[in-house]
Amino acid sequence: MTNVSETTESTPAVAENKPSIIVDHVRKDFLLRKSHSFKEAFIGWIRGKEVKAKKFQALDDVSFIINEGESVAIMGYNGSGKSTMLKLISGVLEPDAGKILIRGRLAGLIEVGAGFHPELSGRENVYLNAAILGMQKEEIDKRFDDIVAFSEIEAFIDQEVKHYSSGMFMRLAFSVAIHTELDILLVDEILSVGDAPFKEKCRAKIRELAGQGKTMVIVSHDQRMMKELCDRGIVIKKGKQVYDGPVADAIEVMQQK
Ligand SMILES: Nc1ncnc2c1ncn2[C@@H]1O[C@H](COP(=O)(O)OP(=O)(O)OP(=O)(O)O)[C@@H](O)[C@H]1O
Repeated sequence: MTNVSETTESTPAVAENKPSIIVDHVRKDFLLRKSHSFKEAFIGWIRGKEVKAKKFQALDDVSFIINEGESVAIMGYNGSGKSTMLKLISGVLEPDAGKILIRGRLAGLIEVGAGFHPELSGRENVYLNAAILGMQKEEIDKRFDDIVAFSEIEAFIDQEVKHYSSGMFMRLAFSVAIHTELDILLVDEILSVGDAPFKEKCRAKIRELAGQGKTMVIVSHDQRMMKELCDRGIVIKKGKQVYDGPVADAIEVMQQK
């Protein structure tokens, strides 16, 4: 990933809008493996044949610019490539073609709990994850109580997270991410996991962060939430970007066959 500041000179049209995220002609391929029995694989290996895999284009020539302070929903049906897009923006995946440019500190609520170590306690995981997200120990010490209070799992904070329910996991991961110093927040379906009161609390927090001028990219199937939190929607169908514009229109486009 490249820092935007190195490249804005070559993109004068967007310079005055202060882009946070530039996605420039991005393609992402995955390999679809054919399943082989151990015997088939062994015979193939003896004969010197490669195990064949078909290439599958999960994202095909996707381009957009998200400016500082914008809240954008990425929408599409199952398997359209939304999460892949977020993983590319977050740097978890690398594009096979094109460029992704990011300006600012980025926190991702993607694959929640992925950075959590099951054998460590909630407390230890808060420190571990906050450090991964770029916080210094003193900073984490200062925010620790707020992080735990937001998650509402005070009584279990010294328990190993392998004993947490998926909701408890998600609460703590969400809480750590939103208490870091961030400019860009990526949110992938996280709000569909929590119970109703926690969901509302998360929505309020996201609204608050948007109000502070943070850049948001949200992947969700919840139309109400997308309308409420985002002004703009980008629709992806089978890996191709088919619409970029006002969120209400994007929802209509998504629903068209
Ligand atoms: N690591 C991977 N290896 C192979 N294929 C993958 C991988 N990750 C995603 N895919 C494929 O890429 C396509 C897009 O997946 P992605 O998770 O981005 O979809 P999505 O739009 O987020 O779907 P959903 O709404 O179901 O979460 C799917 O066909 C999926 O099977």
